[in-house]
Amino acid sequence: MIDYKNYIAIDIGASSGRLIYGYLKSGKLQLEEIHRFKNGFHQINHHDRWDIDFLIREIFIGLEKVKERGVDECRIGIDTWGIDYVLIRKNGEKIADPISYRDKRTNNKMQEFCSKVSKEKIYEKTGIQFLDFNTLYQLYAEDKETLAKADKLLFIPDYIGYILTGRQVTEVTNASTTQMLNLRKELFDSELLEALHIKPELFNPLVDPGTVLGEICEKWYDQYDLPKAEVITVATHDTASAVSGTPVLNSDKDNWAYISSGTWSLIGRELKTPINTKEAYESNFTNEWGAYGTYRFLKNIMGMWMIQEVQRLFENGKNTYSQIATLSQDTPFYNSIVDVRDIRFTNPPNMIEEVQNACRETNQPIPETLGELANCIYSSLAISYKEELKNLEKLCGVAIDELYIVGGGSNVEVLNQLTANLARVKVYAGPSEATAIGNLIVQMIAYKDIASIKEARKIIYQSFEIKEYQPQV
Ligand SMILES: Nc1ncnc2c1ncn2[C@@H]1O[C@H](COP(=O)(O)OP(=O)(O)O)[C@@H](O)[C@H]1O
Ligand SMILES: C[C@H](O)[C@H](O)[C@@H](O)C(=O)COP(=O)(O)O
Ligand SMILES: [Mg+2]
Repeated sequence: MIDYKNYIAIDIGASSGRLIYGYLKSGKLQLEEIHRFKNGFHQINHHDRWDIDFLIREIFIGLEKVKERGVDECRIGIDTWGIDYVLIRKNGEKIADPISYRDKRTNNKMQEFCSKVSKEKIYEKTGIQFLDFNTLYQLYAEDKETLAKADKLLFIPDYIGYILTGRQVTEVTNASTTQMLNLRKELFDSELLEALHIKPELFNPLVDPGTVLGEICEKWYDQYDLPKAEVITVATHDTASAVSGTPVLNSDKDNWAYISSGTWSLIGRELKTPINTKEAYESNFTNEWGAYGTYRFLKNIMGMWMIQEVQRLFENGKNTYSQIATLSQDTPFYNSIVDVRDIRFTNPPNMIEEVQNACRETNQPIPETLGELANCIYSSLAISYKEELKNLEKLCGVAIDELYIVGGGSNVEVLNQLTANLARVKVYAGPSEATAIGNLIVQMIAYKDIASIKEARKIIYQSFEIKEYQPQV
């Protein structure tokens, strides 16, 4: 009998992965970080690829630590970044390591594909924003020989669930990030598949969050000392989990928005029905699917990726993110501004030079020190947040005065205050691990330890420190 009270969230973002042990105690959600590891892509066989075998090994190492912690039985949910996939042969083995969405292979492919199926038509069908690395364009760019060998395509969290349990599914929140799911038919759109010359059978059946995959395969217990565990799908797109884990007390009100602030800043609202109007298309907002039949009406902003790259390049990465945030305050904000939605920042050879070039091209002061670079990026992020909040209000016909910032970026206090001041909204910052928390609460709702998402968000609000920032003059 598996103990229904122990839950493990496996949350793997673009920059880091973590196993978080969660349980309810005296009405509060308790978290223990059991294992954390770095994530990132590397050039292998001419492409930027994720080391999926490394991630799987880290997951097993983490699960052994769960057992060492004294958790002999538990439930497990997996969430990761979206879009990317693993192709597997008929015998179930992967053909190659997954290629990162930041790889150059999709350069100009979106334009090529959209000459076959217009952007307007794609947006009318899917309601998904145009990012040149969407799965739709990755598959258009995919090596034809590789595709011919493929029996199934598994998105990253589905692939990890398959490795653990042997069961193959396609969870819908992550599938929606592909720009291939038809909003109305709730299936992979046949016309888009035809344009890709891809058979529908390449994909496994669509399932909702809360679908039990099964127990960890016996074979893994021969190699690792693991807890007895059952794996269940959650909102397996990490941003969908982050939104589920957002501590909004009254989600029925329409005055609130969120920013999932991690490697990316995803700014948006939780809707009951999608908005794929001409205006939404022109503003390039997306309708990714959320948990419980909701839609994540949001836009991607480059986010802390830019800070991560500057940190990596500056003085061989010796500065912590906390130190960088402090250094950023040494000079006045808004001295130099770049457009953090510009694709030039998606994966430049050198982010420091890219930011400096963007400032040079616009005759602005050139940021040189780590503090000046961070200042420029934080200032630019705050401006983009303000601008996209205004777009959100216009497209949704609402007035937003509450902004929930969750994820690692919610630790940047100066950015939280800049955002409150510029956007004239009250900012609620935290929890930093909202993605893992959203992962856990969907499991707990599935097993009826929590009655609903509304109750879950109340528990989250009461369980973690949520810092508030009022707009200052
Ligand atoms: N204490 C901190 N001070 C400043 N920034 C922080 C802090 N902790 C995390 N961050 C920021 O959050 C980012 C990581 O957020 P996270 O949600 O963990 O990302 P992901 O899930 O994409 O791996 C880092 O790149 C960093 O910029
Ligand atoms: C590019 C996609 O939008 C990507 O999946 C993004 O939504 C994402 O994964 C954000 O999660 P991070 O934790 O990596 O910021
Ligand atoms: Mg994340």
